[in-house]
Amino acid sequence: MAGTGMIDGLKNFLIAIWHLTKPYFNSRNIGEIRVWPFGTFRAQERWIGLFMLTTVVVLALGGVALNVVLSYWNNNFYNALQAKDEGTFWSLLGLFCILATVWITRAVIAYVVRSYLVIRWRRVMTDIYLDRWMSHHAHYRMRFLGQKADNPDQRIQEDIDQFVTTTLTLFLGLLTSVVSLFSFAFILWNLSSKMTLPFTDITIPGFLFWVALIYSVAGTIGAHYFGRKLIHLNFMQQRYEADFRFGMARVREYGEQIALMEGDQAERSRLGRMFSFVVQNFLKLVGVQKILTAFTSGYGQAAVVFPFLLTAHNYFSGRVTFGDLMQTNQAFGQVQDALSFFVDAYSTVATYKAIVDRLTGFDETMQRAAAVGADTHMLNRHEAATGEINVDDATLATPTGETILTVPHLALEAGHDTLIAGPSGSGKSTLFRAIAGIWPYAEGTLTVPAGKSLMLLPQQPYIPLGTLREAVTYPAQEGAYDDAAIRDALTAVELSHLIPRLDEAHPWQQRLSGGEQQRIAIARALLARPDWLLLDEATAALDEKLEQTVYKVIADKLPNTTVVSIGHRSTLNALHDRRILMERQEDGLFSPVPTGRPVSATPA
Ligand SMILES: Nc1ncnc2c1ncn2[C@@H]1O[C@H](COP(=O)(O)OP(=O)(O)OP(=O)(O)O)[C@@H](O)[C@H]1O
Repeated sequence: MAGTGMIDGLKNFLIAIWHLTKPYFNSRNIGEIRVWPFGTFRAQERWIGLFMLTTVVVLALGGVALNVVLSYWNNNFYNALQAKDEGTFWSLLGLFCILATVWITRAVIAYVVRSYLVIRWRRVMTDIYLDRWMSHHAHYRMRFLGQKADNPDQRIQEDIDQFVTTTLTLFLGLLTSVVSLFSFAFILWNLSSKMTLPFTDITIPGFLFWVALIYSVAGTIGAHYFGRKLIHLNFMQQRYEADFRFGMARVREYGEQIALMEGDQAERSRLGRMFSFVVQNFLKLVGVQKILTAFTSGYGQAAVVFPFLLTAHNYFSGRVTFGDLMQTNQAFGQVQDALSFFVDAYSTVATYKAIVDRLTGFDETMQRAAAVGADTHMLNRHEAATGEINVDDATLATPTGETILTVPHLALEAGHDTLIAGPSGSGKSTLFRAIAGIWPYAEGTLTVPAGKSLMLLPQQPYIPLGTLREAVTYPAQEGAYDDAAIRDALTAVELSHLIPRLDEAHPWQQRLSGGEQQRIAIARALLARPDWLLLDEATAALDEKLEQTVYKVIADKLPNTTVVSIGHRSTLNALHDRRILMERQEDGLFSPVPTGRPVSATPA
């Protein structure tokens, strides 16, 4: 049973590796490659990748071949020493210089080709992951889908890099080990024919090979036994490190709020706690690694003397030459190296397994996140020729399934600016998210006017990294608006003092006041000219006078835009034609109820 489980586990692991590897070696993107001295070629990335991989494999196998040649060189060299044959000694040294030059050239070319392959592969994989993360709002929806995709930034930046590098290391290591094993096993087998078992006259065909085989298999089993806990511990180590980093990144981002709340000590102890998980897990890792290191280095040291134990008697009794003795020693080392590939690579394989698991988990979560949009959890969206946005028979819930509000019927009419008011927590923002098509825990129907655009501005606008110009025009591509339009929009929202700084790149989110950030968002709307503009307390940080100015600017500059606002201030009443109130119903749930024309309040 356990054996079947292990085989299944290995099979699933290999399938997971294949799924992660496939996209690069199937990539049809056109790429360029410069092959010195032949020039530059263009081809599909998959062919370039295969060409580079083949080159790296050939060079790795060339390394094994050179090792075999050196093994015979060893034999001759030590025989020449024993025979005090100076002529042969010098010519063998000359040959060594040639072999060494070939070795060095091979090593340098292999390094360069392999590094280029790594970065090309990583680039294609990163592109694919970034695309997936950014499509279907997967980056947003993933937050609803649990723990499997913690720290997506780390998956994309670090895990892909490690996956590519380690896949190559392990693949080439395994390949050269197998080839090396066969080559040197052959040599050991031949050398065995001249020898007897130590201190006896008994001959066993290929006994050196058999001993090397048993020795290495025992080593591999031992390494698995002592190191198997490393896989999980490495996985957890990466997670704790990433959580700790993320915790600090939040402090950096919310430094001001934390300082104002005097929350420094609270943050300090939270970060301390997060780091203590890093330390605790690290110590567990050390505990396991310590035993594994004791085992693998003891095993490696024993391998130094072991072949001499087998061959010394044959040498002293004159059955084999000094060269044979040394060649046996070297060949035994190579076979043992090759067979104990997993002994040496155990912790690498353990880390690799953790990387593959994380990337696979991330992949699955991204797919599920993308699928959320396609299934019935979203409002059932229809386009109609009417000028209204309608929500019918809808229920909006939290990710854990508790109903937030029900909407038997809600009509937002084009050309009539509407204010939605109601108690905090009654689901106003959630209703907006559902209308904007991003809330995945909804049932019911949403009807929107065909071909009309909608823009939603939240209370806390997102200001991207980069220049102020990028912040104002977000998310349009660079050059979408001319300078005059951008200047006009900024002037309209009373931010003309920022015009000279349009091309300065700063962390603007931290520099601009809350009200300035909200006005940047309004300027975006003025540029984008949506048919529907949903303002979710998007002017709450402005004083009432400025708020009125902003609403007037929207009315003047965007006469064809219908504004729907969420807000608590009574002064907003005068700025809208209609009002909808979130009211608690008999069943205890909130529902939006039209209350007709808002009662105008006198602006302060
Ligand atoms: N991601 C989420 N996970 C769990 N519950 C959520 C989530 N988002 C919203 N809720 C819950 O849904 C309810 C409605 O939230 P919503 O933000 O829509 O209220 P609101 O009327 O806009 O409140 P406010 O006026 O305070 O902004 C709240 O009880 C909130 O806790």
